Amino acid sequence: MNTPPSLDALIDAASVIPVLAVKRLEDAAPLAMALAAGGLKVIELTLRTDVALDAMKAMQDAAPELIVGMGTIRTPEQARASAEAGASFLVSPGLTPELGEAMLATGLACLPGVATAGEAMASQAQGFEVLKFFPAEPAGGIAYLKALEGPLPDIRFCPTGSISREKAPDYLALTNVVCVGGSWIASPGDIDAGNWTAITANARAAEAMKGR
Ligand SMILES: O=C(O)C(=O)C[C@H](O)[C@H](O)COP(=O)(O)O
Repeated sequence: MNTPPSLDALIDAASVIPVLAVKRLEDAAPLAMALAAGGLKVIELTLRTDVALDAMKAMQDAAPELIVGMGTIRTPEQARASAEAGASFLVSPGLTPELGEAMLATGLACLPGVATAGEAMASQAQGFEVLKFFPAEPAGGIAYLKALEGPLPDIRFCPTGSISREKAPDYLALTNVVCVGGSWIASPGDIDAGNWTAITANARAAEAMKGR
């Protein structure tokens, strides 16, 4: 197992983070290789499917250069199980005090989800430095993130939720955004159909947005 990255190393390696749901374990290895072939380094696998933890291991074995984190973490038990299974970082759609404690206790880099100024302040007070802004587009998108920057200039975000390939560069251009998440790089349809070449092309396009 690779050493998990620090939060700084994680956001340094990430630009667009593909948010993945793997339903069939046999898709995990070719998916990992397709994403790595496009040059992406950081991916988020969601805990939405029964095979998620096994799929994470299969992805790490198939493409050891990838930093594979676990997303859709909702309970302290899921945080602990994901860390024990070898997740390199943890992502949640929202945050409860109990979940925050469990996430911090893993020692892994964590991106807890928030959608409001109050949630962002509570997360920062609990010790989190970079927050997932979720669901980014329905919660107010770019205008909302710009409005948060005045009162909360020290909080950085990874917006995720309905962010298209076309909109991703506009999010990445915001000074309080360090990376964005999106399912468009490897959509459920492309994974189901085994469209690995298309996924590699999408990964390459996503990686090319880095530094914009
Ligand atoms: O599963 C989670 O933990 C979530 O928070 C939801 C995901 O971040 C979005 O589903 C990303 O998918 P798109 O909105 O299609 O880009």
